Amino acid sequence: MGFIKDEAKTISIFGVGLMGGSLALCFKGKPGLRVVGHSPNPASVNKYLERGVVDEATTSFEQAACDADYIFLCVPVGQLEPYLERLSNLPLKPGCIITDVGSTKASVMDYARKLQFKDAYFIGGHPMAGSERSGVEAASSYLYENAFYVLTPLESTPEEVYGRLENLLRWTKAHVVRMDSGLHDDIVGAISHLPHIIAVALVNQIAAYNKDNPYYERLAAGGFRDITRIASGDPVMWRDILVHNRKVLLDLLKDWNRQMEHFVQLLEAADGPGIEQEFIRAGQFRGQLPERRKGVLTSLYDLYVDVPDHPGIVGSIATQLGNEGINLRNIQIIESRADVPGVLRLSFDNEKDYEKAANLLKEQYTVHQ
Ligand SMILES: NC(=O)c1ccc[n+]([C@@H]2O[C@H](COP(=O)([O-])OP(=O)(O)OC[C@H]3O[C@@H](n4cnc5c(N)ncnc54)[C@H](O)[C@@H]3O)[C@@H](O)[C@H]2O)c1
Ligand SMILES: O=C(O)C(=O)C[C@]1(C(=O)O)C=C[C@@H](O)C=C1
Repeated sequence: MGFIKDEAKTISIFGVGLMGGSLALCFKGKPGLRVVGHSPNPASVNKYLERGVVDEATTSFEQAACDADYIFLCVPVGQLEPYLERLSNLPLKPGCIITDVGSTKASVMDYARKLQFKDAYFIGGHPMAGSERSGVEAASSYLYENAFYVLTPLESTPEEVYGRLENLLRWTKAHVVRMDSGLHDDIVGAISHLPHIIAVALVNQIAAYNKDNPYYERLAAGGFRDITRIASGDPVMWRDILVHNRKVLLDLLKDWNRQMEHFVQLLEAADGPGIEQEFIRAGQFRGQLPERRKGVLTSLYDLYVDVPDHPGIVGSIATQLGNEGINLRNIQIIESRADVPGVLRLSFDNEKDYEKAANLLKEQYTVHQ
């Protein structure tokens, strides 16, 4: 065992939640890698071990840090600076690469630039995969597959060091993209942070109406659920993200207000063609987005099936798929009310199973792909 420990490269993951746990699952059991999980909380350390996501786990910051060849900081964005500060005062292994998975990049890069690491290197990271779920319970070895994984090296990062991290990340099956941290925050602010603000504001607006009339909640169907799923994200994580990207978000919200003002004008003028144009433009852009990109937990290969509301239907579909050797990852009843056909969401791990299931179920049901 001592031999393996000496030869293996140690990856220490600080914060083994959705993102950290998923990284751990990608690296664990791979040749020459040993995965260590860190949490200040002994109960969390036990959980990481019980769930088998790491090889070892510890509450000792120093031990996890000083043993590591690679350090992944997978804690909320607000914790990154204190963690980096602490690391900068430790005798890390020479050549150690420190990276993070935080959803904002400019502030952490500015901070890292000012720190004096002794023969250790910081490279910012942000995998563009995730979900509204959190905790190690939600971790999956598939999370990053085919997702984009942004790296934001410092100007001073040697190419060999960048290449080593890029190489390690091949275990995630993500596509690594190199980007300037400011550009990252502009783009991710627009396609991730702004939508989360909009979803939360929308849910809270409707929740206020619902206090006086619970039919708002009862009638909320697919449209409301689709646009608001992300409003269930972890409040602390999102607090930190929004605060760290506030400058970008303030500009984006000004643009958003202009968009809303435009709709006010269209409605005041009862401008039907104008409204139609907005939907046409939006549909065109949305239509060109990559479909079913694997790696995002909630949109693996998902099929939607309209089913009659009668007992045993879920079991019967699962059996049908099983008989054909189709591997079903998850099955969820989205809508099911008396006398109304229900909708089942079936999730698959790969395109082959997804296509096979679609062809099979189309013979009997209405299937939406
Ligand atoms: N959830 C996503 O979709 C997503 C996607 C990409 C990047 N990220 C980023 O990944 C990071 C982790 O997010 P996650 O979704 O894995 O969250 P998570 O809640 O699942 O995991 C966070 C981990 O950090 C630990 N932690 C929480 N607060 C802490 C604190 N104050 N001090 C030390 N440890 C603390 C938790 O115990 C947990 O192990 C965040 O920086 C987030 O911005 C999240
Ligand atoms: O799919 C979701 O629920 C997410 O919130 C994932 C998502 C996103 O907005 O796309 C959220 C935060 C990240 O930093 C990266 C990905």
